[in-house]
Parts: sequence; C-alpha cells; structure tokens
Amino acid sequence: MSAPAVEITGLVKRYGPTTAVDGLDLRMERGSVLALLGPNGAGKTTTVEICEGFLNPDAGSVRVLGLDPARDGAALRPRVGVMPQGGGAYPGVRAGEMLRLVASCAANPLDPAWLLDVLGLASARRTPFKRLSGGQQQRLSLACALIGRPELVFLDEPTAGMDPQARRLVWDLVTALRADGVSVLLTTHLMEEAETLADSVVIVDHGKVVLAGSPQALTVESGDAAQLRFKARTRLDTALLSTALPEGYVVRESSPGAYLVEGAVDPQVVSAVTSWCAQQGVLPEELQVGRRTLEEVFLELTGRELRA
Ligand SMILES: Nc1ncnc2c1ncn2[C@@H]1O[C@H](COP(=O)(O)OP(=O)(O)OP(=O)(O)O)[C@@H](O)[C@H]1O
Repeated sequence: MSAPAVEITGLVKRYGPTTAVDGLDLRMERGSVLALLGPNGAGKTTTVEICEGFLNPDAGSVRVLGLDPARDGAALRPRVGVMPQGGGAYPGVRAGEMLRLVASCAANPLDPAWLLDVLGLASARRTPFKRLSGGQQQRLSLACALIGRPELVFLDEPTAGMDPQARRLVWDLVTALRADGVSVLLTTHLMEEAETLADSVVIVDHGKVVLAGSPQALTVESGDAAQLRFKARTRLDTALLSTALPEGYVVRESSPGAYLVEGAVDPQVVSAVTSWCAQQGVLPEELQVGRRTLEEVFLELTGRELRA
C-alpha cells in the first residue's frame, strides 16, 4: 500500500520566541484535496514550507509521499509541485518563456501552451512578469507548479487577490487535478474555497489543529443540521421573535441586519418566523434554511473571525 500523500505528527516550529507550529498532526490521503484553513499567522505557510523542504522542523515528523522532505529533497522535487505564497520570478521574463523554462527541467512536462490556455493566460504569454496583474502572476505561478505533472501539489493561498472569474478557473483546474489522481494540499482563508474543493479540511489556529474532517462533517450539527437565516432591517426585537417560537429556540442578530435562528429547523419554525415578520411589517429577505458555514464553526471554536 502506498504511503499517505502527507503525514505530519507532533510538528513544532519556532521563530525565536514565536511558536509558529505547536504540535500539529495531519494526515492526507493520496488523490485527495486537503484545505488548511486558518486566520493570519495560524502557522499554515510554515507547515507547508516544512513539507516542501524549505524549512526544517524543531520537533515532530513529516513524511511527504513517504519521504522526509528535509533529507530526501532530491527524490521529492520531481514528484511535487509548489506554488508559494505571492509567487515570484525575474521581473523581465515573459510568461511563456518562464513556463517553458520550468517545463525544460521536467522529465515529462505538460504542454506549456495548453496550460497557459487553460489558465486564461494565452494572450499574456509575451507579457513580462512584472507587467502581469497580481492574479495573472498567481496563475503563472500555479502553471509552474503543475507543468511537471506532479503527484502532489502544495498551493499556498492559490487564489488570493484573484477576481471571481480567475478564481473559478483555478478551482476548475484543482477539480480536474483531483480527478486525475493528483493530491492537492492548499492553504486558504476562503471558506467557500475549502467547501468547494476539499475532501478534508483542517482548521488551524495558533499552530494547532482545532478541527479536522470533511467540510460536510464539520458543518453538520447534531439532529436536523439546519439553521434558519434571514436579512431585514437592523435591531429587530429578537427576544420577542424568540417568544413566537417553540421553547429552546434562540434568535440572534449575528451582524447588523442578519438574523440567525438557532435550533432544529422544521416547517413550523419557518412558518412562525415569517408570520411574526408579517405581523411586524418586516420583509425577511434572503431567507435560507441550511447548514452552518465553516466560518461559523470556526467562530464557535475560537471566538474569532477566520479572516482576521
Ligand atoms: N521568518 C519568520 N520569522 C519570524 N516569525 C515568523 C516567520 N515566519 C512566520 N513567522 C511567524 O510565525 C507565525 C505563523 O506564520 P505563518 O506565516 O506560518 O502563518 P499563516 O497561517 O500562513 O498566516 P498567513 O495566512 O498570514 O499567511 C506568525 O506569528 C508569524 O508572524
């Protein structure tokens, strides 16, 4: 049986007095997409850079495709693709030249022209790196990570700063990689990215795993697993609305004008909420019955917003 794509046990990394990674455990199966999620400074990049062999851990064990990145870098490099945070290249190099250069180092590269096209960069192939937009630089960096047909790819905030269209291209590409059996470990602040792409999500805070599992498992509550949300004018009398609901239900204004009914949601509860709103002359907009979001799970666990 082949080793997991990534297996981390008790990882610790300190920078002087700062403990960036503080006993982190993680296991990622081959052919899966794992999202490392957490606020700024949680230790995501440090963890990924240790997996990539760019940093050495202070304690713990890291295995990437069954190998030790600190010792077996030469064996791992042809099998692993890396997209660092912020990318980077010689400012004058043209996009197409850069990708062809990276391709020339690989034994069996993808076709650079095809990859530029897939990532919406065909028209920018003659553009010097420094003149590409931030989102284009990111996509070129992703292309460089993928050109050598890696078995495993590390993507550090792959869609940071991209517009929704470019983000969608990257998401489609990650989905296609997964379908081809490539393992993908990505870091992100974006809930939607993790929920859309990942088979498993590992939520990290202060260098530790606070929760891990499939996006579905992490967001499902016990019982009916649903919540009711709606938007309306600010400062509705939530205590009064609560009294219109069966005992045990709580209504909160989670942010100005956004209301959350906590408790198992059934058709009677939906009806009671809308009737109460009608009595008050309030139109409940964007009324939704659905699962908790990963954002809410994170907030509950840490008391902090994910996007710090
Ligand atoms: N080279 C360094 N020297 C000193 N401290 C560092 C260094 N790199 C990271 N740190 C600190 O280690 C902690 C973890 O940083 P890291 O970049 O791994 O977090 P992150 O989760 O990737 O954050 P972000 O989402 O902002 O990229 C932070 O407190 C950071 O300030």
